[in-house]
Amino acid sequence: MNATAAETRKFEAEVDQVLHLVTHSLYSHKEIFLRELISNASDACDKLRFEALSRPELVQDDAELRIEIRWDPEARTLTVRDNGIGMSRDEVIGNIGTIARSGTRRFLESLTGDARRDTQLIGQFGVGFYSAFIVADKVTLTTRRADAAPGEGVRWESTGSGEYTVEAIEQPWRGTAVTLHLKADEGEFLDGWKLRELVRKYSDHVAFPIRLPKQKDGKPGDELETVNHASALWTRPKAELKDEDYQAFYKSLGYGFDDALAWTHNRVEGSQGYTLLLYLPERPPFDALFAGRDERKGLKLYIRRVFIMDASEQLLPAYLRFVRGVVDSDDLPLNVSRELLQHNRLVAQIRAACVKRVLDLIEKLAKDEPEKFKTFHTAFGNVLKEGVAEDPANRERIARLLRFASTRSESAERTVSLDDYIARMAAGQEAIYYLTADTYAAAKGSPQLEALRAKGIEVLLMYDRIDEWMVGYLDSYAGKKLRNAAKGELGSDVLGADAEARKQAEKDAEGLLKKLKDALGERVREVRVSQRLTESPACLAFDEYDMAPHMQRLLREVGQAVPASAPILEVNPRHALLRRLDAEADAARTQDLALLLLEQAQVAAGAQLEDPSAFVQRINRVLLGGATA
Ligand SMILES: Nc1ncnc2c1ncn2[C@@H]1O[C@H](COP(=O)(O)OP(=O)(O)OP(=O)(O)O)[C@@H](O)[C@H]1O
Repeated sequence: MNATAAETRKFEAEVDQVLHLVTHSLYSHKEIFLRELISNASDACDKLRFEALSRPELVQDDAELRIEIRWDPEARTLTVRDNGIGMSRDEVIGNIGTIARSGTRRFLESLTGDARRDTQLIGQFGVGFYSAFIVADKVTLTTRRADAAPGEGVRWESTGSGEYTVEAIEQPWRGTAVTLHLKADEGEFLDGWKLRELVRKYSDHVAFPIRLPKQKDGKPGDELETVNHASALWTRPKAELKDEDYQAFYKSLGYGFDDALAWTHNRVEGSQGYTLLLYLPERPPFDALFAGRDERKGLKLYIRRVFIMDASEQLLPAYLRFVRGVVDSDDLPLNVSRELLQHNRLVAQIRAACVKRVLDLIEKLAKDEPEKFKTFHTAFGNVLKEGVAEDPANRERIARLLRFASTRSESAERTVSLDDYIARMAAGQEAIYYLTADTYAAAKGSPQLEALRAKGIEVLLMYDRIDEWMVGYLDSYAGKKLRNAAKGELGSDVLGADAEARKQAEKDAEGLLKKLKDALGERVREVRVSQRLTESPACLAFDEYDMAPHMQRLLREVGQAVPASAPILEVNPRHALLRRLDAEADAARTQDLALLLLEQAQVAAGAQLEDPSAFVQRINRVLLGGATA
């Protein structure tokens, strides 16, 4: 390349916004710029080491991958340099001048005026290169790709305000140097001790040596020394590592400022050897954790210390997609491809080990650290529930980790485990009863629970969207059946032994049921005497394979075709309304009352009324005391 003149280009509008946000909201965290630049340098070394596996000539002249930090008190500059992969001109423009990541727009849209929240969001988003502008009023980057000739260097420079320049330069060495021209009041970063401290604090675990000149009389000397530990953290013995080390490494994985909630670190020897270092985050990342089953990220695969790729999808099932960390295998081939990972026996073993270790870790939290477990469950309980359906081999273990609201706990908080429930089941109780609904209030107040409540039988109240689907896969737990309180017939544990009296009550109500059925016609599949009700006049009931009405509504809302099926109406003949209906001679009034019974049962069950305005008119007629008002 022989273009010599510097070309001035404009940042994308979004870069401008990000730059502005980063420099303004992160000032209180300004020292992170060094961590971010070192992290980019380390990534660049990782990438080159990987490429050099198949093209060893790339590193032949300079085999030791490393990072150097130099400062110049006179020029007031600080430079972070690596001999990693480097960038071509197009890559510089593409990576530094634009924001390629698709999450950026969503990120920008999700920002609010609240500065604290913004800081956390930006932290999660990963500020990267632009953090240099927190402390610098000008940044110069020079680079050359590992596979390019010395004449193909690139120089990029910007003051961070709308524009940057790029030009071709001669660069004798490969890799990238980022030079910060420090702002007037950022002199503290021109001190060897300060820089050393920051490297140790934030980047000790970086697997490549980070070297700084020894300081002499307040000035950088000629001799360099390595200041970080320079070995992959997960390869170090557990006994040598402190919580701070694990937390610092977690942050270096690029998920922002939050601490990890918990972690598990294991070395496995045997038919194959590997190391796992797996973390549970404190909370979901701002972006697509829940939408993003298909774009999972967060678990890095290394093979013999060489970073290969993010292999979250291959090494973790979707329901554990919140796990972050590192897997380092001794035995996988270095040239492994994504396709190969899908069908590899060793990978399948590692994946099973990841699942086991993560479930062990969550179980340990549940047992020993209730506060942390609560944090975990609040953040990821609903993701974990997917495992009940997706991982039959671990179904029971996963179910044991779930927590629900219950008629016993009298609060919407999800605190009751299936084991808690079983421990206090009444003698003779046949099943674990639960009810699914749209909201806690709808579940708690559901007429379908009345008989169970009257009997003192606890019911788990499930009101998360995923619950109905999840319990569909949880037929039983610890040998006890799970039973939806709104479905099928209730057992003798609820009804008591007096079958004769029940038969008689049904017989006595035959005329009333027929009257109702005639009035409601096709709107109902069946009208029957309810065993569930003690106080309310009516409720809906379902057969084993019917979908709960709130789910039908949700699915319709997202555009799915749900076959319409008429519900079963259950009534309480002892209720005054039913008695009134029984005695009602006027056909129009009978019709109104019957429809209102059905409609109130539908509303209580979270169903959508077919014709809300007709319902309102009906109510008004009845309130005014006549069917023809
Ligand atoms: N020292 C470097 N050597 C080679 N490429 C680099 C270097 N620094 C930055 N880059 C390139 O520029 C891109 C953008 O860097 P930036 O730090 O803004 O984001 P990131 O590293 O991709 O993500 P994040 O920092 O949020 O984890 C990088 O993905 C990389 O391709």
